Amino acid sequence: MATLVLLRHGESVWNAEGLFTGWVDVDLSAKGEGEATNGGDLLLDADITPDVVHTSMLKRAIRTANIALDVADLLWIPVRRSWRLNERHYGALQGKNKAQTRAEYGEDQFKVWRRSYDTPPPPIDDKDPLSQVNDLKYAALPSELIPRTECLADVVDRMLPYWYDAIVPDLAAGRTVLVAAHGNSLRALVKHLDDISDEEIAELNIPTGIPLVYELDDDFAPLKRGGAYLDPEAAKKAIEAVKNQGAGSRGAAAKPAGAPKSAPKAAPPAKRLGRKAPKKK
Ligand SMILES: O=C(O)[C@@H](CO)OP(=O)(O)O
Repeated sequence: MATLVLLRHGESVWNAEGLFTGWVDVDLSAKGEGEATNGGDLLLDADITPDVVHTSMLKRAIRTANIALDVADLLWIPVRRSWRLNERHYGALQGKNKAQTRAEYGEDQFKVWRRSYDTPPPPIDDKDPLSQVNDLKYAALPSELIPRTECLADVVDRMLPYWYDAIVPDLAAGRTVLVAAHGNSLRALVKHLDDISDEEIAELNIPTGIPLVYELDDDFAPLKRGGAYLDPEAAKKAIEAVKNQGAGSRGAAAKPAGAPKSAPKAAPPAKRLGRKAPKKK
């Protein structure tokens, strides 16, 4: 038996502003830092002691893990990070307001881009300031591996090698594993663990900052489908809030769904959102 703890990062600044985020490296909001602290408290209260932590390359997940582990006095445990745990790349939607996108393209298109299993949003241009092709974090990755857009099926494909090659060996060694990642990369992992169909996964949402604990059998399959949130009541409410993102007042006047050729341009970020890789000589 092995214990796996999944933790979605606390609320980010762009979650708070209702923007599609994807691979854009935005920080936690003050509320998100509080959620991460609460996540650490929940681990302590449940007497769960991770032996190792795996995070994405994005600071909202890294900082959530650090804050939660600090609360649990476990900052010292080994850490591994991988781009394979990153949030789904949201393509040309990165930086767009969710409610505005829903109003502009209609509920159906919005849902397809946000939650369909195999339809990615339009790709982001490499020259777009919100593209990650020149981000120092991914300088060691061949350019063709850096996504320009992704659907959830793409995330499953790039996440699973990390699950099998890095996380499962830790579980097999008897370690309690904490994975600090993102709404959609964790949806991809939960889809795999719980064997959820391509249709059903559209309805599954993961709340920020509430640890989700899976006890796994010797084949790394869950003893209980869906695992257990450490604060089930709070999780229920927060799941509903994630589901309803983009349904604000600005989303009310939806145009009929069409097949737009490209998504609207993003406003350039106010703050630097990723150190650039030096130009190759
Ligand atoms: O914007 C994003 O990157 C994700 C997670 O915050 O949003 P959504 O829940 O709409 O997939």
